[in-house]
Amino acid sequence: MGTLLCLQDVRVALGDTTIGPLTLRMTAGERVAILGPSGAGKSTLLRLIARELRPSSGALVFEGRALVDWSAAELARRRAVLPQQHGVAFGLPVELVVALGRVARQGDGHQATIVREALVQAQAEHLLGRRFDTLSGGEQARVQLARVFAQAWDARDGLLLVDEPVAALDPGLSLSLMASMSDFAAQRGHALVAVLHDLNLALNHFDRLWLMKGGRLLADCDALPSTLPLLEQLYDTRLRLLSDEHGLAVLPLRSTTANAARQRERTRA
Ligand SMILES: Nc1ncnc2c1ncn2[C@@H]1O[C@H](COP(=O)(O)OP(=O)(O)OP(=O)(O)O)[C@@H](O)[C@H]1O
Repeated sequence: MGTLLCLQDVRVALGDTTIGPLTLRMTAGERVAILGPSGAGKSTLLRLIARELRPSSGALVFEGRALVDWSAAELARRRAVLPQQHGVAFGLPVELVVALGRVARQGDGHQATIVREALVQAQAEHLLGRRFDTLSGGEQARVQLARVFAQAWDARDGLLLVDEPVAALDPGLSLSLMASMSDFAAQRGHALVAVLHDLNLALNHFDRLWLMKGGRLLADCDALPSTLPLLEQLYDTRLRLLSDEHGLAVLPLRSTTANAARQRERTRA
């Protein structure tokens, strides 16, 4: 498969914090989960790829062209972004929030159909006609996901960038929406990059993991059970892996730092 995106020695300075250097590559249609503890730099990496942040040094190349050289309209037709916080102001109707995903498409005669189908794909069609600011957190998350679906609806081989897309959802909905996102991307050949805190979703729905810790890349590895030791190192936590015909499940057991502290106390006693 051809290269879709490259990061070459990318660094960004944010106040006193530096994220990077990051050298990464992903292929067309690949699904990558960005994992790491809070403050590790996951959203920053996603925002760099989305071109919401400019790197202090290094280069990003998207579809063989420097990311800085893409016009905003061209980029909007090739990649869609679901940020961690999505402040939509005032009382916009749900259909208008979803239609915001279509602004880069001029002369679009199918907008109403696409908006409705995108809401169906995000399991949010029952919210048509509601005001966005009256929705619950989980309902707002689904409408925002529908906006991303609407934006990428008729594109092919593009890129979806989503930051904690199912964080506000109950376990059943979070699983089915993750599957829906995965199917949507696969049907259109879109690559998917998601910031996640849920290891089970990462291991069951993604091809590859970018593990971020302290602003740096700890590892770039396949999403396989064999990554467990790296995941334990990432979160300083012992993990147990369960596996059956339905997939993999990871259970956090105990912080390794807490273990070490407890052992030191026992030795002193
Ligand atoms: N504009 C900014 N100015 C100063 N520091 C920033 C800025 N944006 C992010 N940071 C810092 O950079 C680090 C990485 O932030 P980032 O949001 O990428 O973390 P994260 O891994 O996504 O965390 P979380 O899982 O908590 O969302 C954090 O320490 C954060 O406080």
